[in-house]
Amino acid sequence: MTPSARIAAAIEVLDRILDGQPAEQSLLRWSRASRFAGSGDRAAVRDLVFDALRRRNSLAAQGGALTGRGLMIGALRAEGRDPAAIFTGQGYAPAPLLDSEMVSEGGDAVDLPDWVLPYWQRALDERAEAVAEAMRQRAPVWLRVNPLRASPADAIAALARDGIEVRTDTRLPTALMVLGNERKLAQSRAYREGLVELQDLSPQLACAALPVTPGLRVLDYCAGGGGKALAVAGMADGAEVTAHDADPARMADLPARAGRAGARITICDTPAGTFDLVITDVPCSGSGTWRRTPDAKWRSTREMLETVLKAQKSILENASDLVASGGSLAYMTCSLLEEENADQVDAFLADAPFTELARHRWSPLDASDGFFLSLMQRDA
Ligand SMILES: C[S@@+](CC[C@H](N)C(=O)[O-])C[C@H]1O[C@@H](n2cnc3c(N)ncnc32)[C@H](O)[C@@H]1O
Repeated sequence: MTPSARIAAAIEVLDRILDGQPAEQSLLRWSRASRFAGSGDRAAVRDLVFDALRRRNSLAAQGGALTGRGLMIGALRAEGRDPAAIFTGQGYAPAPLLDSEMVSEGGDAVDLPDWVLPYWQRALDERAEAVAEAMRQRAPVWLRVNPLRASPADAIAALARDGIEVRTDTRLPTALMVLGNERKLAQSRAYREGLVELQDLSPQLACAALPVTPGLRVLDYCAGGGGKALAVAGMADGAEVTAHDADPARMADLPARAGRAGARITICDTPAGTFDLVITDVPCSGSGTWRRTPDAKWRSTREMLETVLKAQKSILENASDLVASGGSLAYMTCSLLEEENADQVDAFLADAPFTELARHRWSPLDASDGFFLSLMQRDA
């Protein structure tokens, strides 16, 4: 008998014992009905059964049920073996594990999906647990003061008049953290008249790290709702900002947002020619923003990660063709995972005529959302 078949036999015997039959009688009944079992098999099944009975309750706890299957699943786990390798349903092996018989590989303890744990650990190392803990908390609301409409002092005063208290951040005068009355924001004068925009601190820090000067030709290649395009348009009067997205419907609100902000942004379906700065705020796992979108955290899968990795690679390659000689390419994600961040950039730089000027990573431990920026320059 194979090891799996012996375990299947032990399950059958244990189920009878749990139904009230004495152990010896139950083993005898099984061996009489199993003429194919040699003396070695009979001894092995007997050991499995008695070992399981000695540790019945702890194994049942590890196996998830006080049944023959539960005890054998628990026994394998107690030995540090993966029950799925034995419970295959092949030949005489027990039927494959049910979802209810699976246990978390550790993700439950930190409220992360199991699939992400190795990626999370690799990216964050000794900060892995602290960042996972941060992802269990409610995210703060950050505002970006729009310099085209107001100074930070004016924006703070306008917000205060509507009962919204904020605090400033030493790293960026235009970043304000809302301390209370967030629900009043949408109706506040400061928001309705474009003095402030909703934008997390980390992407604000990323945009502030971009080399934006008056007259610069900027392309936001993955513009979506336009958060980065609007931030850049506010950084230097006269920067010529063009917004593009593979799904133009995602930019539907951008003209109204730009109007409110007093920003000039050109929307373009097929960007051509070259730009001084191309921003690729690529689709990603969103793992850096999971405290804002906890539903996305639980929906995420390894397959989804594989899909976005492919998209990121092709976006980076295609967008880089639009960077002028000596111009800049900014690669951004709201992910914490190295596969989407450093690995993508390193793979790109291995072949492309670009040099990396700066690389930044932000997490809730040092800023707000998890965010990544690589700023590269096309070789002249
Ligand atoms: C992270 S979101 C951008 C968020 C946006 N920059 C903002 O600040 O609001 C990524 C965007 O990339 C777009 N996208 C996906 N594939 C693309 C591609 N191949 N080329 C250009 N944009 C793409 C998506 O439609 C999505 O709007």
